[in-house]
Amino acid sequence: KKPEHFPPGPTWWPIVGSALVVAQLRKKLGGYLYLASAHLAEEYGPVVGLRVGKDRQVICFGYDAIKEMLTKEEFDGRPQGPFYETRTWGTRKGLLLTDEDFWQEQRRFVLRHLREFGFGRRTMAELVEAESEQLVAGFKKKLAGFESSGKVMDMADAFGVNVLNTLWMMMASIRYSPEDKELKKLQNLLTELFASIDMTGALFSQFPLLIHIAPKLSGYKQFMSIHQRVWAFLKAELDRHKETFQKDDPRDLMDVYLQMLNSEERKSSFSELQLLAVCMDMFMAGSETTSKSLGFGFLYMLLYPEVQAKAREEIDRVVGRDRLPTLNDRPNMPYVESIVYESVRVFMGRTFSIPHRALKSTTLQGYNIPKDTMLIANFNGVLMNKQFWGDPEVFRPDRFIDKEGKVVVPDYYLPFGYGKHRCLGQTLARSNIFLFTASLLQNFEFMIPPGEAPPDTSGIDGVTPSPGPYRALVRCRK
Ligand code: HEM
Repeated sequence: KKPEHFPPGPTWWPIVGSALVVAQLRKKLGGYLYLASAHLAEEYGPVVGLRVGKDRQVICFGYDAIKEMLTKEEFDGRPQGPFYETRTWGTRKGLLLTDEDFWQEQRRFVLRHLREFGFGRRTMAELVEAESEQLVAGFKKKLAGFESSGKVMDMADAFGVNVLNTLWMMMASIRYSPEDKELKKLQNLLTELFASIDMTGALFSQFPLLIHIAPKLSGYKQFMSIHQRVWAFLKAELDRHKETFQKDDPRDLMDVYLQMLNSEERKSSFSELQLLAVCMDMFMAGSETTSKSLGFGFLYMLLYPEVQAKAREEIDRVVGRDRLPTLNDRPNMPYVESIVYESVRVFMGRTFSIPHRALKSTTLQGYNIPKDTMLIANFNGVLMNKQFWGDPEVFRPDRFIDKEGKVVVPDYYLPFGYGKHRCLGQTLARSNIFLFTASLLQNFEFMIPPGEAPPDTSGIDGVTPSPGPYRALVRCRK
């Protein structure tokens, strides 16, 4: 039964709730969940109440509702249920989908130590600069013999390996070559996983009975099989780390975590499984988000060559052509910095935040929200809102630059969230996107291959949207 004064929304039918209405809308709107939710917001208002199987869900679409949801402490829980437990050996672990004291203790520890191994200014600059050098070298290798005529390349995931490397270096001091089979395996697993679920969960999380009666159809079998392979990958690395671990000389996050596990100050939230879950969450949260922002950014830059030209003018003026850009150049490169903001906007404007949960019964925008309701922000309502941006479908980095030529980021720019659960990888993500974009534009030109149609911007839905496969004619700059 609908709780009293719950946010408005479609009828709740027995067992399925509003699931069929959402599924039908989604189908009608090309398979995009964020569009189905936008449609519901048009009909019912900026806060929509749903029931999907066992889950009571509230989807926030308006800016005020999203801000209240992300900043009110009563909403700082993360959802519970089989979906959130099976991914980490039957109990909720990790950073992404945990809450209360356990999560706070772990988030604090990881943030503090990542500063030593990558979030601190110097070490992060070294990591990202080394990786952008590799990225440029990789493109040059592929272009060997075709420097001036150029070569048509697949672009949608041209950055995945380098992004994973920056994460894996911080966590386990490992850098892979783009051809490495192990890395490709991990990358494919992450892509497979992200395509098979969405931010509101999966069929088996809303209808847990399906785990037993239809494990394959409900997605449970595939979900488990992907996770088992990710666990095995991480566990193999943890075993290697344990063999070479020296207690006074930590090399990376895995080592400081092992140090903590062996120390007398060890608190109950620390365990070997939790270490594996943290690594898994960093991959899940950090790799696809960053590389897809780059993927969308370069797709749009094929459609807007004038953005490339303007960026190159800035790069040549500030950096020149004799060395690669560095993070120290960033304060002098507002235009490329704005390309970063714009790339993340067009990517996150097609999806949701990570779900929250009401820790106690409370209100949101005046509506009653009972304890344990799941809350989800549809960023499309803000990042693609005409009232805020005027022309949200246009790729226009200038929107972030004021009259004095400085970067200004409005309060309603929220792709990394707000509040206590806000993204802890924002600095790394923005640094990666900045340097990868600047280094590639400094060295290469990207064009729609002659005779091919311009790439489609709608993307492919999943837990986060991917740019569809697209190709570019890449040429070394003269
Ligand atoms: C363009 C890239 C990225 C975007 C758009 C992004 C966005 C977000 C968003 C919207 C949240 C949820 C906030 C909330 O629930 O209130 C989040 C959380 C998180 N992100 Fe990111 N993220 C990105 C990159 C990264 C990277 C590179 C890392 C790791 C190094 C990372 C690690 C995390 C973690 C661990 C959380 C969970 C934080 C918590 O619940 O306390 N993210 N991110």
